Amino acid sequence: MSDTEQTRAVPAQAGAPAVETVPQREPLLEVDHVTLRFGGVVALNDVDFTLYKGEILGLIGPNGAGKTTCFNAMTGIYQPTEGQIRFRGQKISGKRRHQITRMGMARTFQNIRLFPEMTALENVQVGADAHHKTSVISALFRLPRHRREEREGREKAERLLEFVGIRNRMHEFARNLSYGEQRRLEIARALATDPVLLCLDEPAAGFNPAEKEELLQLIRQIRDTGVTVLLIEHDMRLVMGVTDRIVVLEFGKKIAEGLPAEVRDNPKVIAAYLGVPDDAA
Ligand SMILES: Nc1ncnc2c1ncn2[C@@H]1O[C@H](COP(=O)(O)OP(=O)(O)OP(=O)(O)O)[C@@H](O)[C@H]1O
Repeated sequence: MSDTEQTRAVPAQAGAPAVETVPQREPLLEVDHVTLRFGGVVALNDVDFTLYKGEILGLIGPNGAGKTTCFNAMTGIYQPTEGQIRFRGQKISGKRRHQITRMGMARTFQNIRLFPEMTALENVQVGADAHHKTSVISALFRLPRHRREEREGREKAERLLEFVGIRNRMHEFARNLSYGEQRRLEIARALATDPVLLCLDEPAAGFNPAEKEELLQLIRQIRDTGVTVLLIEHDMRLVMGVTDRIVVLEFGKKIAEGLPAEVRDNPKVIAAYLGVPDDAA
């Protein structure tokens, strides 16, 4: 039995086991009372929630709610003014970005950041390179270990391009890919670092409904491979179909957290999205 499960005694019935296994949620990322100020602007105000292993968590909210700031704090770009963030039980604060990547967190960006003059395959190989162990000497002299890692890196990159559905475009320069293909490539590159947590910042921005549906399928497939997913999105309808739980921010504060259906029916959330004052909701 894994450490994410525990047993509890249940009344014995004919033919039924005497104990039942109850899944225990294992915290992966803990946002612990985080406040983040930019001068006079309070971008995050005492935000507190936990992301559990294996789930797809949606972080939503209207424009300027603090989603990206929260994301940047989680990925080590911003330091909280107060509170702290723990990933796999360790504080994020003070860690460099590559250390956080090695701890198992990967992200994509709201504005696509690829190497435009590199092929799709090369873009993904760059991500996989983060895990290579060979030294500079070994790489310079193309020693066997380096060659093996290079071959494995390429095979892995091809598998990931296949997984996100653009293997047939692997030799194209990133700049020649369509917008949707570039978004998929970003995801493949993030997956190349073997993350346990994948953070997606508005991955469906600019997508038409059919592309959005395909993306949701891909996100589900990613979770099914064992990767936990954090999805930032400001289109509430989009996240309803794919997330297990949702955290809602408005003006830097958490205004709701729960199952998609609970969040959807929450008057505070409805008011935030419709722009209705709280007391009128
Ligand atoms: N670097 C910064 N300096 C000053 N203020 C900032 C900075 N980054 C964000 N803010 C402010 O913090 C608040 C939250 O912004 P943030 O970008 O996190 O919101 P968001 O929910 O991601 O919005 P959007 O959906 O429009 O991307 C806003 O008032 C924004 O103007």
